[in-house]
Amino acid sequence: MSGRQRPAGDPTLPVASAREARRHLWSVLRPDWPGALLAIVVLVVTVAVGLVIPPAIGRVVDVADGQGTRHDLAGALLVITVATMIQGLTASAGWYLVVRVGEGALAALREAVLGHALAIPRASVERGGTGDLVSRVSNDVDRVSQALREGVPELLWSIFTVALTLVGLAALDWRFALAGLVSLPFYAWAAHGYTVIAPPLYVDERRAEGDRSQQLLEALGGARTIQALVLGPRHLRRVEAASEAARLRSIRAADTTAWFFSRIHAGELTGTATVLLVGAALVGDGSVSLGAATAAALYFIRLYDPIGALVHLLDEIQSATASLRRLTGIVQLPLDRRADGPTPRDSRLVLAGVGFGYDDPDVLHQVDLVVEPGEHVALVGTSGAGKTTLAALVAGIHTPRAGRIELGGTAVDALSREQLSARVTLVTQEVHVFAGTLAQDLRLARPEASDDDLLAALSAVGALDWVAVLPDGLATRVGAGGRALTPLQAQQLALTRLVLRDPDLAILDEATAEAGSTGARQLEASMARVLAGRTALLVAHRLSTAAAADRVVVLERGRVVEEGPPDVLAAGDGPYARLWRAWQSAR
Ligand SMILES: Nc1ncnc2c1ncn2[C@@H]1O[C@H](COP(=O)(O)OP(=O)(O)OP(=O)(O)O)[C@@H](O)[C@H]1O
Repeated sequence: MSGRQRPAGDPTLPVASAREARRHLWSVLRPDWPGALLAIVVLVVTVAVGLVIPPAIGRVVDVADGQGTRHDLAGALLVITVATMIQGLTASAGWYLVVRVGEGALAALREAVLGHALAIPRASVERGGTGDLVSRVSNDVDRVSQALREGVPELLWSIFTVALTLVGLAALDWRFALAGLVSLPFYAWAAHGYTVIAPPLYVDERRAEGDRSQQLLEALGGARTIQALVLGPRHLRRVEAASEAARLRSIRAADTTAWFFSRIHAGELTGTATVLLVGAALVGDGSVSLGAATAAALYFIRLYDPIGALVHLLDEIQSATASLRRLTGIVQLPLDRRADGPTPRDSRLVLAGVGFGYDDPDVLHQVDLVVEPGEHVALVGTSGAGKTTLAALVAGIHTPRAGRIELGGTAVDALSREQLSARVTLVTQEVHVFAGTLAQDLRLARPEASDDDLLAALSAVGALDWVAVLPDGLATRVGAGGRALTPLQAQQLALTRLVLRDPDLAILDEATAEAGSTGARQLEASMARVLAGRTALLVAHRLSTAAAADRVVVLERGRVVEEGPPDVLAAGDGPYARLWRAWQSAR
């Protein structure tokens, strides 16, 4: 992709070029182009109708000046009244239409970005930084939303008003338009300030604010450690210093912005004075009437708001364009799922010559492994041997650097995300409980499940006992802001989701560390029930889990060093027997 900026070795996620960002914006606006066109037409009509008001006021002035009849006065007042009413109606209709088109585009943009953010290869996210991705889907989406909701309608209105009002001035007398243009250098000066001088100040200000938040978060997040080590006063000083730096940067940015305002005011003053002087001269030599000179002055005053808004919006539009480029960068990231393979025949899992590394060097080397349908295979090995990495590869989270992984004869990376998630479920050590009711959390796995299905699945993992005594049963709120669940309960929920999902292949990264030994035994029982009749790959941290499997595969520094039935291996003298004995004596 030509314009994408991503220097070699740069770990951040890509940023699209301004042209690609515009093309992407157009692609989300295009479906509703008739709506966009209608909105623009209505806005132009609104501005054009407003243009008849200053000349009508001018006619009133002429009548007062003795140059017109009562009839002229009544006509002028009628024009002012009708134009004001029409303008009120078209302005609200135009605003509504622009916002409707903008909201549609925004929804499409948000969907595209979020859909992509969830589907891009985890490796790209890890390389680019989760923080960067989170900042894009939150801050950048917010900034573009703000621009589409408020900035773009205001920008369009300002452009049309300035352009048509200049036409109106020229229609009165071309010299009025020329007089108005005298203010241009002041506006250009202000625009320069907003586009060139202000951005680095804002960046500086945001960085200082970020630093202040970081210091605050650290102080609050580490409150216990800070109290324990009596670090309070030192932390407080750090927060104060960061706060002071942020305050000074904010004042500097506000001061500078105030300066730009003064340039805009200078433009308004100079322009109005010149139009009035030219008006006086033209009235003096009889080229125009007093009413026309009044209309010219009113036209120019009407420009104050839109020109001020235009200069100010330059800043907002620039910032939104930068955000849009960052969002388009995400949408352009290639997805690793091709969905071009045949449907898997069964749940037979084959790994042949698999190699993988996060960075250099590889952490898995030449892994060969076959799991037959219905078989339970446990991966064991010391910490860092590569068990979790292997599980993530089979689940399609990472793509192997070498070798192939097949499910039922089809390469795993040739399955679409939907196909893969219907057939393979990974339960990791860190289980996330989604905020919402218990039923909503479980229905993420199977949206159409009835309450009875949910209860049956909970019963299958042995979780019905504690769910039955919850005050609101399945309607109990869990996750952030809801009822806190124990690690064992959270794991059981993940297993319940697995039962509801009903995959051919279950991959379980056993999380027994946090559950305590009673919890671990209960989890083992839950797992045994859930896995009956399924093909399973288990990352076994507790060797009792490995002992219950059909086969054990021992990994050491990313290589398979031994495999076989657990009882046979335990009776021998290989790596598994050594691990087994060490584990037995530690119990
Ligand atoms: N996201 C990552 N980025 C870089 N290196 C990683 C990442 N995750 C794991 N590694 C490295 O890959 C190697 C294998 O780690 P892995 O977590 O797969 O081992 P494990 O056998 O599952 O260990 P444990 O039993 O402690 O979970 C280790 O050297 C680890 O430091």
